[in-house]
Amino acid sequence: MNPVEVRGLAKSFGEVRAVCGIDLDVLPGEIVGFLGPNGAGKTTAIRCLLDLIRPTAGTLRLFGEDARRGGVRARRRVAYVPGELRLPPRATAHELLHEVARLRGDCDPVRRAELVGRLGLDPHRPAKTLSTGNRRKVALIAAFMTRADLLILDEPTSGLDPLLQQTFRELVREAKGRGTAVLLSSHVLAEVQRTADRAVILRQGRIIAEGTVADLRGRAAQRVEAVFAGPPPDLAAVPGVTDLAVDGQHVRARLSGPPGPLLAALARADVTAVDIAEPDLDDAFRGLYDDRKEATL
Ligand SMILES: Nc1ncnc2c1ncn2[C@@H]1O[C@H](COP(=O)(O)OP(=O)(O)OP(=O)(O)O)[C@@H](O)[C@H]1O
Repeated sequence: MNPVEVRGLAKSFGEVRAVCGIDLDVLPGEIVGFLGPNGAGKTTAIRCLLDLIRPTAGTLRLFGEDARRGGVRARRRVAYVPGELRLPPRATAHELLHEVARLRGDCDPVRRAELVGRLGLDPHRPAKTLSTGNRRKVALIAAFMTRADLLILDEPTSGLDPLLQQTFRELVREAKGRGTAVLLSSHVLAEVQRTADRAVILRQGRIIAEGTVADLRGRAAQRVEAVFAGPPPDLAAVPGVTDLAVDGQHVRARLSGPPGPLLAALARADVTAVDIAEPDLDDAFRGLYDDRKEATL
């Protein structure tokens, strides 16, 4: 039974088609990055999966159970960190975590204390006095202290400094090591690139690309820079070269597909330096993230 199995999910809010028929699977021990620009429909899909809102169409299953009819049983195996946190203002982090542990019954107090230490949280301050990042820490500790088989994390690192983002990535990898599945929603490509096995890219409610992080990076255009001893050759007609920019003897471009034709063109010219950068997910989806452009993947 897969932790997540979604088929044909659609959700409209009146005229607004937030999610337009998506399929989504998360397997045991798999980290799936759920990516997309603001308003792409990530949170809506997650809220449907957790039965917080009702889908317009589609079937949603958690561990083989219908997310609505069998949802209560299935959700015992899920820990969820929402993107927008509302914590009871007067309760301290310690009290909140204690209450979550009591309600769930699958939390280890030693593990909780370890996480409080690793994330550097002062557990004795009331929630209303905590900064955004510290509130996020409370929610992350509440999720990671459970023995959930599926973590659903919506924009989990917003408000965390780079060091804590690193700790977060370690926690996700450790969870995966224990066989926990993770659905990690984010609009930060670098975060997904560093943690996820697979990424699903949503735009305007539709999946526009999905695959392993390595696959998706492989499809990206590489950034190329070259410096010539004299006037640069015209590279505009070289197959695979786009976004050409010439500044004196310095040329910048993007390269898709095999590098042979460009390397041949460079070798014929008086080139003094060449740099071809390994593409990252950011390169892969630069175009896709721009709602004004047509998707090309
Ligand atoms: N309750 C609602 N009523 C009306 N429209 C909504 C509601 N919730 C979401 N939407 C709309 O649905 C679309 C998808 O929003 P959603 O919050 O799911 O996107 P998202 O990918 O999670 O974005 P973000 O990264 O900004 O959180 C947006 O156009 C949003 O305005």
